[in-house]
Amino acid sequence: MITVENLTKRYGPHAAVDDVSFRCEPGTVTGFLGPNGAGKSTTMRMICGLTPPTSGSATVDGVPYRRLPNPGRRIGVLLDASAQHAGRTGREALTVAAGTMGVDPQRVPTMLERVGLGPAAAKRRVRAYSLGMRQRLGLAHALLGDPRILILDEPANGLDPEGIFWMRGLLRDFADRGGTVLLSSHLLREVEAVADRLVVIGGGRIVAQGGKDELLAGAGTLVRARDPQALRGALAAAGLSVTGSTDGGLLVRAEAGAVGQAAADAGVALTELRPAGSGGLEQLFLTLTATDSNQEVAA
Ligand SMILES: Nc1ncnc2c1ncn2[C@@H]1O[C@H](COP(=O)(O)OP(=O)(O)OP(=O)(O)O)[C@@H](O)[C@H]1O
Repeated sequence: MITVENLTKRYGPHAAVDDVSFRCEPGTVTGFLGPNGAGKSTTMRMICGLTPPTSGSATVDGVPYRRLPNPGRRIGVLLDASAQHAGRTGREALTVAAGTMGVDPQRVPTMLERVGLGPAAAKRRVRAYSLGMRQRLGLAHALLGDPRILILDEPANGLDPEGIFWMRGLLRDFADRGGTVLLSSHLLREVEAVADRLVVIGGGRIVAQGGKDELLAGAGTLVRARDPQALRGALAAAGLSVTGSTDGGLLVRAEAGAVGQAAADAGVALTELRPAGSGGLEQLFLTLTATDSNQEVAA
């Protein structure tokens, strides 16, 4: 279990992370979503004891990361795949890590195979690895101590579509066996495909969190009319707020019934009316982040 309570990080007057609280439970994948600069990496670095918080706390199974006796056996961390020793081979890098963690070095080849780095790749120096290979090695490192918790910052960066598919399967399996996963991404579809829960952050603050299905169901209504201006007028007259737009359709923060009624009252003919959740996480994400920064998207 990861518990984050009222975590705040200020750099001068700027709050990179502002009063953030959430929990990641065993058996679940939590998607940590947000645009560039939202505060995802800073939050993860605070959980892992790499950045001291200005205020608030983060614990792993009830203990601050820095007080865990052998953290690699409890929690696997992949924050920056590029930050690996470039002069070592993949196998050497993992063997050193195994020594530090007190893990049987026999586990090293097994882990390399598990992440798709075969014997030839294992013998190459990390400096010759592609970003995708570094991500795979970073994941092997995170899994090496057989932890029950994983924290991964943008692990799909550099992976090809097959690699992303493979990683999703690995994380799903890890969680289905009772593990806890916190996974950050700005690539919405990636998280939508694997997460059970979502924590959405924008401008350092949490703008939404909850079960993925529940959040998608609450994403509002998508409505389209031949005359979009008349539709906007009808919605405004009914006090319904437009939170986004897509291909001429409007996203409205209200139930479909209320939106249809507003259009009918104003005599506006609709060409489409449906829950926006089926439009996927992307629309939800855009809506939430746009709302957070008070930038209403114009049609
Ligand atoms: N060491 C630092 N000094 C000053 N500002 C920082 C520092 N680290 C992060 N920030 C600022 O904090 C904010 C959050 O950055 P962070 O890297 O946590 O975002 P992110 O959500 O991980 O973004 P990305 O997806 O681009 O990695 C940004 O405005 C960033 O410029």
